[in-house]
Amino acid sequence: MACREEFTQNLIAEVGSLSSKSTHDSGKKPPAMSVSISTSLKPAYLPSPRDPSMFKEASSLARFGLDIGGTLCKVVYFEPLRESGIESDLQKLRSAMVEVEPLAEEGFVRGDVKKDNNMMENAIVVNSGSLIENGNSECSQERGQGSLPAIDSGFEFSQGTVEASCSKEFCPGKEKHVPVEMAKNGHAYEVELTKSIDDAETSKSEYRELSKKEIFRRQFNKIWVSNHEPVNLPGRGTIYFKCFETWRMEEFLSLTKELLHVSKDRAIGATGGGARKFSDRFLEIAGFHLQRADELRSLVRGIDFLARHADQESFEYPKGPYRGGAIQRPLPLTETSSDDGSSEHSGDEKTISENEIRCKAENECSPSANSQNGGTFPTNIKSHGSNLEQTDYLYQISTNEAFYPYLVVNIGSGVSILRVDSTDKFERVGGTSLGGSTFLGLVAALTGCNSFEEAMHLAREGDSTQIDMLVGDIYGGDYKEMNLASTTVASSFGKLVHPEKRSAAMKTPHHLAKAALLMVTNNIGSLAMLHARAADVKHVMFTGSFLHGNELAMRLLAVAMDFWSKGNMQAIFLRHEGHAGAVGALLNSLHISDPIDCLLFDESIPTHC
Ligand SMILES: Nc1ncnc2c1ncn2[C@@H]1O[C@H](COP(=O)(O)OP(=O)(O)OP(=O)(O)O)[C@@H](O)[C@H]1O
Ligand SMILES: CC(C)(CO)[C@@H](O)C(=O)NCCC(=O)O
Repeated sequence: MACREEFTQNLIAEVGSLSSKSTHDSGKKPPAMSVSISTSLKPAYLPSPRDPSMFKEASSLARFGLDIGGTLCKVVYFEPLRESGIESDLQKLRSAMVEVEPLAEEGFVRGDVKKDNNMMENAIVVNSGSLIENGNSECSQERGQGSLPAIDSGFEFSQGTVEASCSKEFCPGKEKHVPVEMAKNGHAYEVELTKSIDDAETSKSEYRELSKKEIFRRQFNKIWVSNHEPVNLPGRGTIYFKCFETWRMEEFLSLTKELLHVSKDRAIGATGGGARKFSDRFLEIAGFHLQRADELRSLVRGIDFLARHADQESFEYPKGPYRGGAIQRPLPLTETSSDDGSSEHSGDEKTISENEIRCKAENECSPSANSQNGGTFPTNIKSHGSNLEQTDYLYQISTNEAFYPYLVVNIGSGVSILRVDSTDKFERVGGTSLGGSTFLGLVAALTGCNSFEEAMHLAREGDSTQIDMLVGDIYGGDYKEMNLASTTVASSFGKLVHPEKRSAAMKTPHHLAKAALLMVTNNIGSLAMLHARAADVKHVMFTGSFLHGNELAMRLLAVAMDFWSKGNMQAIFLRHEGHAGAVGALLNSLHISDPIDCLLFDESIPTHC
């Protein structure tokens, strides 16, 4: 798995190489990122190893896609595969890194950076946008445990110069200096810094400049928040996935300006509302254009690409004997509940006893149910862990023709619901403002938690029945005539109308978080079901970063779809749940009419690629 350090280095190195290339090549035709396929119907965006000239042209190009949403900015980065005899600048730098590794392992540069991403936290305090020295004029780090290179004065970022200090103890006898030009990108910087440890000729001012780069680079590393595995595209390269909180956009742009010198004739593929909102700021601050694409079109394109080409990208939860098992089922059908025989809950479901209700990968399913739109939705499933590897079922879906039409329910800040008829034909059929940021905003306001991870952590431990008003709270038992079990949620957060229960609840943040999670998820599940019926689809693809590490929500949605469709509908999820839009933006920026087939370009693929 690529760590955040590595991702940033790739990013810096690749754009850095872009920058230097474009400077040297000024006046020449810009290379493949802006090459149109009208001149070549070959897969310029993911070059075939069988076409060395194309690979050469494309290999030094950065390939980024941004999806700038209301809450998160998703970034994807494609790194082409190394080809014999044709090396990208990035790969050359990588090779150089390998050569200097022994030095690094002695604990001075590269090894330190890899071992401790947070090392700067110990040396620098970020204060109102400026970096200042932490403590007096001495580094508090030990060599080999994340020490900064030896320098002898304080940090001063806000003044436009950065200086660092270190005690003699950690400055082994002499200052080490690196020429400024060597800091053009992250890899070059580290390689050359390592190499130049004995270069006593370099001036102090150059050294200061270098330190500034390093500080920017490490700050840049800290803004990423997600943790997604890269996708390997055999024979082509690797896609990396990262994201940061959109409210940090100005910081991102400032750091980008310092670190990524993208020339003005460049554009990076971007989508999401922020691609429009921040368009001018990208140009003003970072100095490059955004090549905008519609967010939902990008989403559909990205889903299609990932589901087809990323190994084990899409998955569903189990059916079979567990059908309905993770759901708190409504009352067992009796004569009273279905006088006219018209109830949906008939047939084999009758035969499933409470004891048979199990969650295969969960230790416990607590009984509770929620009735919405004529259906009872699952509630209060306890999840033990958010790692998808712990899920029961993971398999590859081939998005072939039989898969269409399908519904996309994208749970971002808000929720968009689309009916997709083919790769490039879709319609937004609905949406709701009760989405991922409703959950996060409410939980943050109610509990004081500071991040999505914290909110999820709380929710996993909570019991929503302490917060929600259940049918049993109103009826004193089941509402048999309408087939509503006493454990059905009658009103989310309804118990808080009672002053004492409210004040007790405010001391149980985990119960509040769980209730918020169920409220939002069940509402989305309910809408998804209605739209799936109206659109007459069998497959419902749930995407969006709300589902990141959110097994609880995914299970709720999966079981709800399965149960209420009597097994006729399938809830499907993506491992890179929130990044499909960014992948779509990346593909869009490459001007390829049919990137999916082109990806697989070889002799067996028809000539239109
Ligand atoms: N590290 C995180 N920080 C903040 N929110 C997160 C994080 N991880 C997951 N989330 C969840 O993901 C949601 C945002 O999802 P996503 O990135 O798909 O939407 P968006 O693109 O920002 O929003 P929109 O598409 O509506 O503009 C948040 O509201 C939150 O519920
Ligand atoms: C506004 C968007 C499309 C931005 O991604 C999304 O947040 C959304 O679909 N919100 C829900 C809007 C609605 O109520 O339909």
